[in-house]
Amino acid sequence: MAEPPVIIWEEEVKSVLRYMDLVPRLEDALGKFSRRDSAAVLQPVRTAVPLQKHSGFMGLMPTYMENDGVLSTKFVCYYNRERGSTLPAVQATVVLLDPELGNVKAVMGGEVITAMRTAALLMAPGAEVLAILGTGRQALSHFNVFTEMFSFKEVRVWSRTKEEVARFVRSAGGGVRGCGSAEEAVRGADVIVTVTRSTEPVLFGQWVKAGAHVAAVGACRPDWRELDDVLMQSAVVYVDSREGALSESGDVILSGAEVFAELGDVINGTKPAEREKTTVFKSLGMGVEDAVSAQLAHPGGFLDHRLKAARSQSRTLQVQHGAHQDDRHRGAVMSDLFNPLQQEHGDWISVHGMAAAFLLEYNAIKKLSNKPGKRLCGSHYITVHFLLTFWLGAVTELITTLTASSNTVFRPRCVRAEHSRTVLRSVTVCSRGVRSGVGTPGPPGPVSCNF
Ligand SMILES: NC(=O)C1=CN([C@@H]2O[C@H](COP(=O)(O)OP(=O)(O)OC[C@H]3O[C@@H](n4cnc5c(N)ncnc54)[C@H](O)[C@@H]3O)[C@@H](O)[C@H]2O)C=CC1
Ligand SMILES: O=C(O)C1=NCCCC1
Repeated sequence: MAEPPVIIWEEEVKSVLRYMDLVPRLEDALGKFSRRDSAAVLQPVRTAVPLQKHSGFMGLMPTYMENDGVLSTKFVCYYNRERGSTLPAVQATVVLLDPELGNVKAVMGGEVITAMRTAALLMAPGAEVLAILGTGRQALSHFNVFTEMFSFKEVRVWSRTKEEVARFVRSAGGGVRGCGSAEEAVRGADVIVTVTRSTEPVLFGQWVKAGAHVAAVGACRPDWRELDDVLMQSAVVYVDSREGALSESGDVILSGAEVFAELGDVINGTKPAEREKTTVFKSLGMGVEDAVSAQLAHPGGFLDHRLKAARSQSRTLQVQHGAHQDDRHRGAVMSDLFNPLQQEHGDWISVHGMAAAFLLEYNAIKKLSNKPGKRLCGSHYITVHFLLTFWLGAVTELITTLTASSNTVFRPRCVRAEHSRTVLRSVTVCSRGVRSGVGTPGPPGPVSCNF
């Protein structure tokens, strides 16, 4: 009999998923997808069921990763809300199934997954001015990732109303300039993120600086636009999925622009990142991104320890429910700070670390004991034993773990451990004086960051 499905609430997903775990998996998944190896990733183009009465659609995003034993689907409902509505535009649920039995293993909130996996795909090393068009949920997750990853000299934001812009500037905690027009925001910007619900172009090629990178996240239907023809036809266009873009993206279809490459092609090294040219990454979102995110966060997954911790703290979280979101975010950053190494085979690493420590201790004690008149016994022995075991143990375990998680020939094949760079990242965030709103520390490195 199959186990009943586990429900993982949005708050739990939020406290479990971190960019440092997500980014390498997204990179891997995108690379696999673009190789079109059906045993690696099977992902049909999203099916969209119109919800005409409610100005929306339900997207079904199934994915099967046979080699990895991952079967999932995301249900995502998108609504073009009335101006001033406080209801979310996107509601999502990810379902993980057992590929052999077909039963549902887990049902999890899909909004944090959607926000994180979308924002994680967009990078821009060396850029100085970031412009964001739109001030909703995706705008915030993109702002968080970009500003945690890169040292922008200036961040500008524009949206349809002054109130929305003011709210975003407040929630970003300063360091962001609100703009009165889209043109004002994007003129001279190195990176432009379009995250609106517009169905008409909001970004025009004539405003865009040559060599800029545009991350176009909205306009996910074949007759919707965010970018104009001039931009689409003059830029080098990257997409997440060619089939997806050619059936869903109004910006691609209606402009007749040529798709140069998928992000996965760049990751695989089969297509270059044309850094000197004006580039557009047209993002539509892929089921495989949700699949690897859900696989990470589900019980028994790589982050099971965090899920358990989140569940045991859920009572405390409920008590803190009224606390400001940023406070909880800082808490998440701090706990990551004190847990700087991610290990999947921690026991293996510990055994080797401790063995090395005992070997060193044995030699040290032997040396000390061999000195005339310095035989160790009683409390001296205990002191030396404690000091050596504790410090040597800690140091050697650290070295062993760092070696195990390094991408060098010293990394044992059976170990999957990863560095966290959160210590450094937190320092960077603080020194820039930019505060994050979404409860997720920044990514360790770029997925597609070759732009
Ligand atoms: N590529 C992907 O993987 C994903 C794409 N999306 C897309 O990202 C976009 C933003 O999503 P959310 O941030 O969740 O929505 P949201 O509703 O939270 O924010 C939308 C923003 O767009 C602005 N806006 C709405 N209509 C506009 C118009 N006609 N002109 C200019 N601005 C307008 C709103 O004022 C708001 O600032 C949507 O188009 C959504 O479909 C969302 C999730 C994943
Ligand atoms: O990939 C997703 O998830 C979405 N893409 C387009 C808009 C709705 C959500």
